[in-house]
Amino acid sequence: MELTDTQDVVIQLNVPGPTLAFRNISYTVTSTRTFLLKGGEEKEILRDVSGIMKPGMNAILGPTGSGKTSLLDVIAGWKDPRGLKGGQIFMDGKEVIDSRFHQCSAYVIQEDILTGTLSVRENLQFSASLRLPQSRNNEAEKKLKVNGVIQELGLQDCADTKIGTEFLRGISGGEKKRCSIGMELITSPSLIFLDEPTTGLDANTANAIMQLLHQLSRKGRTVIFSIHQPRHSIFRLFDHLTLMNKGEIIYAGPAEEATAYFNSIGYQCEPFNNPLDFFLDVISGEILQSESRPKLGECIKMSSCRSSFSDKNPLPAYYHQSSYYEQLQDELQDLQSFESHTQKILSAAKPTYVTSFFHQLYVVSCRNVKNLLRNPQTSIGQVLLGTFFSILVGLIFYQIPDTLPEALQNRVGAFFFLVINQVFGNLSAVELFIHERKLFIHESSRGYYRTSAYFLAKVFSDLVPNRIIPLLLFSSISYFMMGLKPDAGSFFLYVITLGLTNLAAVSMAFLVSASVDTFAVANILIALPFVFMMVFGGFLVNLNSMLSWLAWIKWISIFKYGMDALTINELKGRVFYLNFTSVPGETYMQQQGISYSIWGFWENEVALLCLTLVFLSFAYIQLLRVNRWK
Ligand SMILES: Nc1ncnc2c1ncn2[C@@H]1O[C@H](COP(=O)(O)OP(=O)(O)OP(=O)(O)O)[C@@H](O)[C@H]1O
Repeated sequence: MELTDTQDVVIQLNVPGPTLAFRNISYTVTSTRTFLLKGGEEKEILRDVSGIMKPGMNAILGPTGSGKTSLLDVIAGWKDPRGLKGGQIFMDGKEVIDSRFHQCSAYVIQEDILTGTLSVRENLQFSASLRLPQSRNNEAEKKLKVNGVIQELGLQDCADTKIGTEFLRGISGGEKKRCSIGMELITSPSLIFLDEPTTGLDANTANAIMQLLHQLSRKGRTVIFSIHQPRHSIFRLFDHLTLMNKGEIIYAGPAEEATAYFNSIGYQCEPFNNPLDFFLDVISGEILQSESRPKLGECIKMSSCRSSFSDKNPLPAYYHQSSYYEQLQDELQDLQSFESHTQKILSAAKPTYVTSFFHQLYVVSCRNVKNLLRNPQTSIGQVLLGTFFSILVGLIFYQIPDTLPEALQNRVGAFFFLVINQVFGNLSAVELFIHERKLFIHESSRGYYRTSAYFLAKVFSDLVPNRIIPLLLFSSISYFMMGLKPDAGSFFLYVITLGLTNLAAVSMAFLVSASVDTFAVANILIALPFVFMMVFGGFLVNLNSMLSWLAWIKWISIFKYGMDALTINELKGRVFYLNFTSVPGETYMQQQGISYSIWGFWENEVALLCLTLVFLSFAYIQLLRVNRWK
């Protein structure tokens, strides 16, 4: 069935939003004692909080550090379940039991995580291609959906403008926020969570974003967001307000009744005061209770009272005595519950994929290619570096003679230089996964793609332009300038050897890149093993004379395998001359303990391939292990 633009938008509007309820949620975090050791002090950041969020605008407000984001993360199912000490979450009266919760909800995080080199439309198309089922949505329908979202968010004017990177000025902050919301709206969620959607935006842009959310809520969606000190015009858009302080709720009810509630418990709001400033002043103690305040019942003294978290603060206790709390308890009584909650949140965190592995591989690869074409600095740098070093090595070792001692000294020296160049010249590979770590965590946890599809697409999009093409240039120039064995087979084996050396080093850099978050740590972790491998490569130290308990390191040295293979390829069958005496190349290899049989050569290539596969497998495992919880 063909869909028109308007029909598509109508489909998005008719989705009714669910009612989300949560009961007795308590959440604890454990501080980290040292750099690596966890297990310090336990801190309760949410204590026994309950609430009901219905279709409409549901705001969670409070001073900084009051637990707004934590509550949002927990009820959206994105907070690490190990910290959850109790509580249940219900959607439309039924306890949340599996990943369907994530499928029908969207979470817009505070930071805008988008691909900077792509335009707004391309980012939205990426989301649509991977998050809408292939069978039901063909490409034309997905395009219509993207157009519908662009229209709904008022992004028509900047639809084809790039998001922007550190080097490229892109769209404005407000447009970025709209685009981030659009990335989530693509799946037509009926429940939308937003963490501080107005932070970092100027007053007008913040207003526009909140108006947009208001419109979405009026189309039937349940919009739940945390917000920090909004202006009054924004406050008027709220339907339901949850006020938090130090991990506890001090008011949850209709937004327009909040001021009257605080007046009723003895806090007077001045006629022209912004209610939101008033609430925050009440929480911070700037506004004091009047003498004529109502008496707080016995609750605050009772041991069973739920508000012992901050005993000196009467606000939670007042709230627990209010009619709002009573009504909430009555509504929560009717909800069904099944099993322990922690397990359910855990199962909810597993993303479900609506597209096949190959489709994901194709879409992520296309994005990588666009990225590469629009941001080609690294690839150009690698090609220039490869060409420069190949000419340099060619000039230093130009047409190596067949007379000894230069014949051997220069050849072995050149091979050492070539291997060093392949290993250290590709250190840029450590940036592969670090650079996009946040994007990967964000997208993979939301079910855009499998880790395997992302991993393969990233690895190939790095290997082909940044490693293989520069390598082909490098080997062709250097081989013929140095005047090595003039036959095609030897040249081919030379290229294979340098390629495998390059691959092994790059794979090790990928492993480090997938394991750490920062370049500084990555550089240390990659430089150290490379230096060790270089020492045990057989050029700087004679490996036969080395202490036996240290010598084993040579078996994991990329340098040793690379140099041995290059040496066998060049010296085997070659004759050099010393004062009219001919000396076969094999003599040198015998002295060095290098096995130059056919298998002797290929075992080096196999070892390099094995190192590559091992490093790549561990890199993939490290990506799988990345913590996706908030
Ligand atoms: N993973 C964590 N580890 C340690 N402390 C945490 C963790 N998550 C939250 N906290 C602490 O819990 C408290 C509440 O944090 P939360 O981010 O929910 O507050 P917030 O109200 O959203 O604050 P802000 O408006 O500044 O974002 C803070 O004191 C914070 O330091």
